[in-house]
Amino acid sequence: MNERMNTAVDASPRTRDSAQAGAALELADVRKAYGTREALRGVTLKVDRGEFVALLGPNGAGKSTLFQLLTGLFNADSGRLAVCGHDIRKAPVAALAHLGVVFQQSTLDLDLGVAANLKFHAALHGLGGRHARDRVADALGRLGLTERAGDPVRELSGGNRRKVELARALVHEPAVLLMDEATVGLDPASRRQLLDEVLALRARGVAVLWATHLVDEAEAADRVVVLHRGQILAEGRPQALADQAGTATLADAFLQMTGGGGERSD
Ligand SMILES: Nc1ncnc2c1ncn2[C@@H]1O[C@H](COP(=O)(O)OP(=O)(O)OP(=O)(O)O)[C@@H](O)[C@H]1O
Repeated sequence: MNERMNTAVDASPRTRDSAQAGAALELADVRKAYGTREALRGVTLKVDRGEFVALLGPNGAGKSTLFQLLTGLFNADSGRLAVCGHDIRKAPVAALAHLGVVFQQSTLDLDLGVAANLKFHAALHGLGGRHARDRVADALGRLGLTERAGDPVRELSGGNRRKVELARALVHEPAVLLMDEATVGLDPASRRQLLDEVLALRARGVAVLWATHLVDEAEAADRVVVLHRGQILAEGRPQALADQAGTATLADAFLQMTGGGGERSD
């Protein structure tokens, strides 16, 4: 039985301590099993400030499980997870304050306006009044959504809805952004646009962990971490991984490493 954690978030700037040294995101020997099925088998991983890391894995690799642990939804069976030096288990409020997340499935309220969705999120992070309004306006402006601020989310295209989710994830100015298969269902142009928006966050020092099973998205990363059946098989710059595997492309290296398949049948 998984022990539920306290995920209440008080992410006001008061709790911000970005002067913390060390990695923005750090996992050490993280393990998680569902019954006898081992979803994560000793994952160790670091993401630095301003670094974009692609977590590349086929179906069933353990990407979503990793994100569930990082967002405090479940506890790891063992190992350590920390955000800006804050242990997720021991200091969940401080850790989550530094985290922005875009989940695979949309979590927007379709009947609320675009800005209202963001304001609700800001309030959850302890932001209110003018400060919240400014942050919301800033986040929407950055993603070119100012004109749509008053529109119900339901009226937006799939691509713009994803942008709203990204804007929402950035409202409290997190140091770490988690993107869990965030481009699923988007057309190629919208996919590229979202990826470019997130790549641009590096210039602001945001650390990004971008989970995907799409090799072309991983090719844009500073570093690629290949996750397969709960273990990291390789990590490095996209071309370095291909060189290491003796293949022409990252796609070929990925196929060679994972055998083209993901899920175990056990
Ligand atoms: N709640 C659960 N109960 C039992 N097994 C689970 C549960 N969630 C995930 N698993 C199993 O854990 C392993 C890792 O799954 P996970 O969803 O984390 O992988 P993933 O990389 O996100 O895959 P996908 O890309 O298909 O979403 C798989 O074998 C999956 O079947």
